[in-house]
Amino acid sequence: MDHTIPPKEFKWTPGDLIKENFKLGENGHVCVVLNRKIQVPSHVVKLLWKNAIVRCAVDGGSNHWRDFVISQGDGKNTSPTKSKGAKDAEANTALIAPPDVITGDFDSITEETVEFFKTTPKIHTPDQDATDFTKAINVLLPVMEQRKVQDVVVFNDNSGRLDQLMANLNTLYKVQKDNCKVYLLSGDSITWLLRPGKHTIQIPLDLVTGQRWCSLMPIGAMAHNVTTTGLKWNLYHAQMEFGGMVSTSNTYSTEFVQVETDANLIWSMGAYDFEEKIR
Ligand SMILES: Cc1ncc(C[n+]2csc(CCOP(=O)(O)OP(=O)(O)O)c2C)c(N)n1
Ligand SMILES: O=c1ccn([C@@H]2O[C@H](COP(=O)(O)O)[C@@H](O)[C@H]2O)c(=O)[nH]1
Repeated sequence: MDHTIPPKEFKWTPGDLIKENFKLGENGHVCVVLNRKIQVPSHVVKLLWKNAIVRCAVDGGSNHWRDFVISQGDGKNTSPTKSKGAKDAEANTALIAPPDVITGDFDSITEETVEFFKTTPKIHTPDQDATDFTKAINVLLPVMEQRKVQDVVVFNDNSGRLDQLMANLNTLYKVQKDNCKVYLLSGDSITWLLRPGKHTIQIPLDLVTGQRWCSLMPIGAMAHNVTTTGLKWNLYHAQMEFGGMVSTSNTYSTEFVQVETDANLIWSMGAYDFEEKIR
């Protein structure tokens, strides 16, 4: 008799984040803004933000959210006594919801931003043994559990500090559990953690035909047994580790990619259409 426990199965539809519903999960998603300039296409940001059930800006992320709101100015407010920036800010504050909460150790939020979001509750998370991002997720988790929300959409960017980038990936590992899926959205990519199990990722067709890049990275520990289908360069019961096999610059052979892994892997894929612009 075969006593092997079948692998956990996970299904992923990144198209929901990029171009289709801009809504995740049965009970919706939460949005988090980190301390980097927002490079995700603005229509994607606005729709994901609008559809979020909770919106959180993390410390300096609130400065970037303020900049984003102002940059979306449509000049609807025509008061002659105010500067264009102030008018746009007012118009967009009405159009784009402010964060529901701002968290952090507050070493980066500016006084101007505090004033701009003066009605938004601020939760101080002073612990210096965890990043503001990890602490923000920990603030959000009880609300997510209560509202049966599993998905967290994070506006970050892969530019900036390498240590913060690594810490952001570490947060994906730290908060992994069945009822929490965290996606990092940057200027041209989406990144999340594949836990041990069998994953089916439905790739938007234009990314398949456009042969956009994707990658599987064994960060932190070796994976002893990784098998994939649907990629151009597949793995078969392969061992992956830093210093050995790391699957970068891969791409798709079909719409459905399957990854079966015995250890955590970071999946990152190109998204959006403006790779040329930021090259
Ligand atoms: C071994 C160890 N190394 C480094 C730190 C320092 N440290 C880790 S997380 C953290 C908070 C970082 O805060 P965050 O707001 O995420 O980033 P910041 O922009 O303030 O650097 C600090 C200070 C520590 N507590 N322990
Ligand atoms: O270069 C960076 C800097 C920061 N982050 C993320 O933003 C939060 C908040 O940062 P603060 O500097 O405290 O405002 C931080 O925890 C990181 O997750 C980043 O990704 N890249």
